[in-house]
Amino acid sequence: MKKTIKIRVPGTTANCGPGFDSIGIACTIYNEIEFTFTPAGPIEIVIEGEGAGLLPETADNVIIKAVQMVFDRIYSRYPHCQQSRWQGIRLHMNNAIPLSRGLGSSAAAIVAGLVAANELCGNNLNKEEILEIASAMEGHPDNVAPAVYGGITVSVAEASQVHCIRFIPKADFSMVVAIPEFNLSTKLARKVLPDSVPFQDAVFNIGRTALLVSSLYEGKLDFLQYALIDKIHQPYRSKLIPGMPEVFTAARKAGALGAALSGAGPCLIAFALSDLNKIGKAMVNTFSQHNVKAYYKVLGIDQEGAKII
Ligand SMILES: Nc1ncnc2c1ncn2[C@@H]1O[C@H](COP(=O)(O)OP(=O)(O)O)[C@@H](O)[C@H]1O
Ligand SMILES: N[C@@H](CCOP(=O)(O)O)C(=O)O
Repeated sequence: MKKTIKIRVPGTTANCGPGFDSIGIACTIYNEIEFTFTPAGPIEIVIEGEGAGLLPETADNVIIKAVQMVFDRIYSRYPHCQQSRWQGIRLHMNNAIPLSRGLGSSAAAIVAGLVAANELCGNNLNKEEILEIASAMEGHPDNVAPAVYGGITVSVAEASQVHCIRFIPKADFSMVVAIPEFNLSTKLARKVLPDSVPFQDAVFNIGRTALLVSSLYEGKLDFLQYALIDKIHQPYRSKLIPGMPEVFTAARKAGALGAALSGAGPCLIAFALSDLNKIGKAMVNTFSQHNVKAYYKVLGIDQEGAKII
């Protein structure tokens, strides 16, 4: 007996400037993963696209770890199910989300494993539980929440709970992502952050985060020019991404509403209504003036989140 489940999961852009560890947007860039579960057998992993030849093809792969998390949660709740535990797992990935660039590849992997295993086990866990496990695995909720729900999410983790509100903005916009051809692990990009920030910087971010959420929600996108500015993580990460402030300026000059670091970087993301290719080219050119090879993609907001296909 075997069971096959295919899932599509979006990449995400987190923080969006001031909303550090809280705000996230699901983007129209996807990994597709086919899971084949058998009661007995080895773990087999085939990877096409991003991460091929780089990601672990063993039980160390975070997708397998996520599957095991769901099995453990369900079997601790229903011990009589233990006998039917699925041992053989084959993954066939087709990945479009680049690794360690700030587009939530790890969140996508975690959420894919959790949602697929939950589907296999009859959807015993609801989306809130999936989000809680995902947030604990990822260490912060801002990428995993939009990967689960789609749209824009505002999330706060408190002990083992995640409080999350998801919405679709009243006005649509596009996101132009400049993707440098170098990796920056989120772990490293968190190491450069300080233990504390000046009170005035905290106040600066609180106001802008509130303005960001309300301007996105209401579709009052002119406010983004003020609302995307951050003082508590981007300035510290700037040294890891040559040309970051200049790329932001180039994006705005080319017509963007505003720009920010995508997640922990190194991707930089501009929010825009028009001039999308002009903005992308300006960002890539400015990166190249700082000896960073980059390309760009124009993305929209994914509204569905992780989805069985
Ligand atoms: N498709 C995938 N399958 C398994 N693990 C993945 C996958 N994508 C990413 N990961 C894991 O996530 C790590 C990258 O995470 P991270 O540094 O947080 O960057 P990102 O901003 O892309 O999430 C990879 O080194 C790998 O361990
Ligand atoms: N809030 C996190 C977001 C990391 O996003 P990623 O896509 O770079 O993994 C942070 O800024 O560290």
